[in-house]
Amino acid sequence: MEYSPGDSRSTSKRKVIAVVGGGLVGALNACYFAKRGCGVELFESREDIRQAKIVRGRSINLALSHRGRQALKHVGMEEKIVSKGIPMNARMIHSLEGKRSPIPYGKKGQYILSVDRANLNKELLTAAEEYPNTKLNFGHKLLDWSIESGAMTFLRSDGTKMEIKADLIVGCDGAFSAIRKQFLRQSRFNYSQTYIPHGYMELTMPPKNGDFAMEPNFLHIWPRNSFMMIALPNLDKTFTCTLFMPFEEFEKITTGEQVLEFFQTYFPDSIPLLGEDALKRDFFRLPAQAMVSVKCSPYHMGNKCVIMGDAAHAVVPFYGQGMNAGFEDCLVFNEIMDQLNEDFNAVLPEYTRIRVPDDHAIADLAMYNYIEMRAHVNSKWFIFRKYLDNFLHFFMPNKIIPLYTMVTFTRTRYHEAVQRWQWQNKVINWSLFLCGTISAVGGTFLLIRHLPQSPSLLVDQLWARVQVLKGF
Ligand SMILES: Cc1cc2nc3c(=O)[nH]c(=O)nc-3n(C[C@H](O)[C@H](O)[C@H](O)COP(=O)(O)OP(=O)(O)OC[C@H]3O[C@@H](n4cnc5c(N)ncnc54)[C@H](O)[C@@H]3O)c2cc1C
Ligand SMILES: NC(=O)C1=CN([C@@H]2O[C@H](COP(=O)(O)OP(=O)(O)OC[C@H]3O[C@@H](n4cnc5c(N)ncnc54)[C@H](OP(=O)(O)O)[C@@H]3O)[C@@H](O)[C@H]2O)C=CC1
Ligand SMILES: Nc1ccccc1C(=O)C[C@H](N)C(=O)O
Repeated sequence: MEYSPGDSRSTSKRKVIAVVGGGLVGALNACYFAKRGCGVELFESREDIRQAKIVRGRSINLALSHRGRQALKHVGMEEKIVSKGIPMNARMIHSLEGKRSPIPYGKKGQYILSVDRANLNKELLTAAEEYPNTKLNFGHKLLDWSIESGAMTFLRSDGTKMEIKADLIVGCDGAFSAIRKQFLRQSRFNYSQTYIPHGYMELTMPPKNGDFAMEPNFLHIWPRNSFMMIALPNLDKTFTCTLFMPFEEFEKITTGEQVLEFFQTYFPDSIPLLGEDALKRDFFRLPAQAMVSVKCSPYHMGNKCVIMGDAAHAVVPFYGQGMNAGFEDCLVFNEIMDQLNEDFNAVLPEYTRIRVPDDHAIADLAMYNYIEMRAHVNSKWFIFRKYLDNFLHFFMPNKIIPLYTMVTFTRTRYHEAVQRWQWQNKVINWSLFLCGTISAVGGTFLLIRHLPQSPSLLVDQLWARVQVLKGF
């Protein structure tokens, strides 16, 4: 089967777009292309998750923030998704002693949203399907495609193969993208992939007396320096707890008793909330999952193919930005399509030029945020700097903007946010250094001015003052 001008989804004017992958980014992209009137064919290797009893896949819930929301807004999906999200206003830090202290994400009214991954994916697929010019093909796994001809070969769930051509192939087939494999054969394609030595495991915290077991409007963190556990709330009043830890530490835990011992040592306050029996059982339900960071460039091949979402930039999950960046990819591509009159010869290279530095920046920031979440939040200096940054932002909202605010609550380009953060840090650290130096010099000067001639006199004077104070 081949779609070409004359086919029901392709007229001489209408371009046919093949979106490969019906995950979060593929489904949203289908809406974007359909909205501009293109004929859209979406191919997803799995069966339709809207009919599936069990939905497999990574992470039960996700943090949705400004970039993702803006991208959803453009296709009229923001309100629908936000209404089913749970606002998280702050990090809630759980100390080893069980003390809980919040660290706000931004100003009052600024929050990230915990949303259900499966529901989001289903809603986006339904939204895409509502466009008459879109067709969703489930159970179609891309095996191969040809850069020369643009022909794609799919394996269908009934075991048959089929070949398809389109005006543009949009690879949204995730971190292990089959579309990207062809890019690797091209000269001057840069690619790097890093598996971090840490894995993750999800555990469910059930409701307590019919309500959330902990404060719902927070992203809970148990930071233990070299590893951490986090928890995000769900609409059914459960929390999804995720333990991030080096694989070698996971491997040391082999029995239920060891699980309890580990939790008693590091997360004692979570045991009554997770339940001892459930903990001993669920810890071994699935092995710890790997996390990979993929950077590549360019994101396009000629005027035929472009990759977006995790296929172009899988990032480690610690900034809660992977999906948000993938959604912003769709928005940025759409903006460039408008600017360059849908001319793929111009749009694709421009998309690569604009987007690569930003996606590479968020990949690095995501690595950094793991250290911030598991270790820095334990440091008094970090907390002081957080409050100082927020204070300065309050008085100089356009001059000093905290990094987290730029990344999470604005559409400042990721790479510009990093540059600005580095500049702000220099200014703030130098100002603190100068203030410290001036106070030290001033203090010494005052001391010298009031200093008696000999050190023994100073001791006498101090002693006299102590006696006066004692009298009180
Ligand atoms: C633990 C964890 C927590 C996370 N938390 C957050 C968060 O809080 N906020 C956030 O913004 N991001 C988060 N992310 C990142 C987010 O999950 C990804 O960035 C997002 O899923 C990327 O969407 P995607 O559509 O590009 O890829 P995917 O969601 O992986 O979808 C790819 C789709 O392509 C299909 N496919 C694959 N191969 C083929 C093929 N050959 N043929 C046809 N179809 C194919 C797959 O079946 C899948 O449906 C998290 C990630 C992890 C691992
Ligand atoms: N940024 C990150 O850290 C990400 C991590 N992952 C990790 O990847 C794993 C699978 O992800 P998920 O989509 O949820 O589930 P699946 O196992 O269902 O994988 C989906 C697709 O990715 C392919 N795939 C899975 N693992 C690998 C691998 N190691 N190498 C090459 N291809 C692979 C599968 O191909 P086939 O069907 O042919 O086996 C399948 O087409 C999880 O462990 C997850 O943690 C995934 C994406 C992002
Ligand atoms: N969704 C996540 C999944 C895994 C790890 C972190 C997150 C976060 O969202 C972290 C949040 N942005 C934070 O900085 O506190």
